[in-house]
Amino acid sequence: MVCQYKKSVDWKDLNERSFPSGERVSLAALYTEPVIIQKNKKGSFLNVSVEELFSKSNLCLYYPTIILQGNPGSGKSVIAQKILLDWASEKPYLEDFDLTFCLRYEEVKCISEEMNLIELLSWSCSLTSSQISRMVLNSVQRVLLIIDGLDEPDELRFICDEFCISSKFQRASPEVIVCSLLRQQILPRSVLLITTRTKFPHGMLLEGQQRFFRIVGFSEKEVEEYFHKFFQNEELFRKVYEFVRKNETLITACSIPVMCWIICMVLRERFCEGAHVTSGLETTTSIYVDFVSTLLEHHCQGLSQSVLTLLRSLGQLAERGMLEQQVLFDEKTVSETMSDPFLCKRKISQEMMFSFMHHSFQEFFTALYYVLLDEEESKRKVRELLRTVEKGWALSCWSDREANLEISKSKLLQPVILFVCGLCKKEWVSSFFEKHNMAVSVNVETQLKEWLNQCSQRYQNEHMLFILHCLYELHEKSFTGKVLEQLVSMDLSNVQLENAHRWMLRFCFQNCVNIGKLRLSITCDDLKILQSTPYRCEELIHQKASLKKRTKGFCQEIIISIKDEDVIFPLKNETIIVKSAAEVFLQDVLHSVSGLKKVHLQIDKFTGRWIPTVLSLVWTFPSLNELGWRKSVLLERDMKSFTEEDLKTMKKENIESKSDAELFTPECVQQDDEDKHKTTYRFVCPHVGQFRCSLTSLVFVMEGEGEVLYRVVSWDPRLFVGFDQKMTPAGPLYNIDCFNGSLSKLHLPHCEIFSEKNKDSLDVAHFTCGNVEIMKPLQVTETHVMIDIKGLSLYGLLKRLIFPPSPVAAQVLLFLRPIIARQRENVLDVHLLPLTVPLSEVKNQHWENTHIKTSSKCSLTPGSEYSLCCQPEGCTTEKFECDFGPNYHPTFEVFVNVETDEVRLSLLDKTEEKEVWVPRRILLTVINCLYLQITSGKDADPPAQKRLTECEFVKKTQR
Ligand SMILES: Nc1ncnc2c1ncn2[C@@H]1O[C@H](COP(=O)(O)OP(=O)(O)OP(=O)(O)O)[C@@H](O)[C@H]1O
Repeated sequence: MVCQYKKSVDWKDLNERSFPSGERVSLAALYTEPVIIQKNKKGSFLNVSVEELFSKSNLCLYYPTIILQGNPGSGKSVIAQKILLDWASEKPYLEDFDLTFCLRYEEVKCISEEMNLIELLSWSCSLTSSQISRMVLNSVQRVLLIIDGLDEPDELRFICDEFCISSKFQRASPEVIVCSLLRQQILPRSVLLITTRTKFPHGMLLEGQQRFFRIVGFSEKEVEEYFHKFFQNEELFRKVYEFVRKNETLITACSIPVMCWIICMVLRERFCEGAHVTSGLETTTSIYVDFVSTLLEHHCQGLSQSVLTLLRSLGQLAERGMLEQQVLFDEKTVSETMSDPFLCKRKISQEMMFSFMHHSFQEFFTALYYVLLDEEESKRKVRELLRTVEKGWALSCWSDREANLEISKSKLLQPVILFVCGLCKKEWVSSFFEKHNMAVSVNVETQLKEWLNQCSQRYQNEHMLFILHCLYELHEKSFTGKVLEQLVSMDLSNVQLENAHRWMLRFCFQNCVNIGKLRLSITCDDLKILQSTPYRCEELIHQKASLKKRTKGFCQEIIISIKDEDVIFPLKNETIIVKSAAEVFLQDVLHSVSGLKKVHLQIDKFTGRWIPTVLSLVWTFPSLNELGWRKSVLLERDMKSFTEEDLKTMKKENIESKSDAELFTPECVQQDDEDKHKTTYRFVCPHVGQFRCSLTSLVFVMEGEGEVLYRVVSWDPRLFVGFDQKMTPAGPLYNIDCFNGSLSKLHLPHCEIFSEKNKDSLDVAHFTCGNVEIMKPLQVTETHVMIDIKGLSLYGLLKRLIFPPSPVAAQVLLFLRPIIARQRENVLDVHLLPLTVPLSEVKNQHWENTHIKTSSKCSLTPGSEYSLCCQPEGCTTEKFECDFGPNYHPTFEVFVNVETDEVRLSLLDKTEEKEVWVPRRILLTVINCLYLQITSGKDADPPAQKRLTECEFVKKTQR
């Protein structure tokens, strides 16, 4: 029986679902082993072969559950089938297994009736239930069970929580059977191999040990091998491969196996016909458009309907499937004309089912359908699409079943947005549309751009990579620049960059003159691709250099910090490997930095080994005038190894030209007893110029030396009586005094987010001796309102209330209250405040609390309701009032059990159900230190004592 089963296993099934019928090449002939990696304990990655997935655990002769994760189209199903085939052809690495089955989860989900495990296995292969029953009943049999495409394990979690079965003969829905297999409640001795798209497979609630692998796709070597197999003719292969190798985008796209196949199909037609090789194969969408166009040209001759009708019906089918999370369609839903070449047939349990060649085509056809509808309908569908995706994002910190459904729907639909973006890039898709007399609705482009603009502000970290990807597909330089320019910071350090990301990032950064702060996690190879990018960003590039040698995994963390034109490049160990990373760094990054002035090499000890590096820096950068390591500039005694000439270059004068306001931090003077937690700021101005206060953002334009004293005072509502228009404070009210000098202009910071409508809504109120003067600003910039100073006293911004409230730039500030003995809960105060309220003010007033640093910026609408959601504690709702002090009361109080080290906080706009401050992890460990002191008092051991003295909060209490 087993022999008969082994003989029945082949590529046929997978072939049929991956290629249009009549295709000349098959998967068997094309199979190329992809790159698979495993993270080792030191955090570096090792390449492993398919065979090595099955190496036994060191400690016992036992296989843990194997989890193979990979992006869509990376070849997970192909590997699953390959393993089944290897077992059937009795490859030694699988000889421990008497039986192997492969359950494809997308097919399992289609079964509506209840069955038992034996029936389910029989359904997936050529054996009958009674044959399987006889084999599996024999308990000495070792079974390898592959579950392919468990992409949304969270779905299963809810099923697992409710049902599970414990016998292989018990009937249940197939999903329940899969859950019970994962939990090893049935077939506990079997070994599981699970393939999944999800990066967080922990949701599968697996039992026992697990080992994680990631399928990366093809490296350049495998792409070449694949092309060789595809274009069997040597001459044709050389021609096509050369063309692809020179085209950076195409060769990068080929690292995803499914794209490799599509590109080969497209190029085969072009090169075989000797036709002009298409330019514009730049974005994923343009490659898909070309592919569909090729199929239409070569496989759809003599259509009985127009191409537009065909594409619309395919699109409608694709869309329905996307919304109902369905990838298999029965014969009734698929009309004859639609089927070939766009859909593939597969027989599932006696029934003929259809699917798109790959899920990505279903996403593409959905997008195509949206842009081919008439204007109104198209607008409505795209609006709904964007809303659904954003709703999923907003719910991402919820964990109930309903939220989970929304989240997975949102994840599934995201790629459709990318394709819609790509279809808006008219230059590249126009010939296809023109040829078939079709047009993309203009509205769609405007709609998408508005959405991307908003989202880039709202989701600066979590969904930024997706937004950048959308910008890449849109491929419009000026729009990309505009969107990114408004970004204050972007944190992509959690993202492990893949090939496709690098080109996308390069395109985005090349078109953005100035990104405020950027955090990235990159390798040496990334540096080459990102090229000119790093010097454009002000803050941090986080580089992980890894050696790809298999035997010697190595990962050294290097931090390069780039601010203005200063580069800080710390190296932890002075090893050869690090030096080679340093060389790569020098070659690839510093060369792209023009006018480099300072370099700090953060090396532990400066020895002669560093001299060549230092000299090469000095020679390469004539503009360099400071070179140092750690915090000190090169010391004379260390310089004796340099020639006079070198020293001269190194000691060049530092000429700095500064046109912007000089930043200063004022002295904070506590006020008298009554108001002792209110601060007066003192600035002693050294010379004529513009000076910006780092705490309040006020800018003083000074005519010469002098002393400026200023503080925040309260707005008195009576002051507004008698105004002909309704006015409201739009910033803190400052009492400003200047002694022994002259202050000629004042720039007050504002928090308005301007639109065409509210552009002129700001005025400045000047209060003196009980009188109010309303002053028209000299100029209003994105951040400040400038006025001429007449006399000193109280100045504050006012806003005319002509329009309904619009969002203002705001901040979320977090403070932990001190904990007292036996208290079982921490109290976290959350303040929602306009961005112009100085943090120093709030800190001073709540001096007894510990400020928890987090990225605090967001935009909030005065008068609107917001829900603060704290995981695991729950949500509360409050109204956001534009409070400009000087008294600041917390908007929310969150009570958290002292045992909890970390919470996840997010802020949701109650009316629009949108996240305005995406979830952040908040660590409560400072307070835990204090808790230790209270419970164990003086008995705390020395390390604990040390931690306690370091704890900022404890210092305050001691004081
Ligand atoms: N190792 C491989 N050798 C040759 N071709 C491959 C290989 N892996 C994938 N392909 C090509 O890519 C296509 C998609 O692969 P596959 O269906 O295995 O991806 P997947 O990771 O399971 O994707 P998804 O998560 O979207 O289901 C295949 O139909 C095949 O054409």
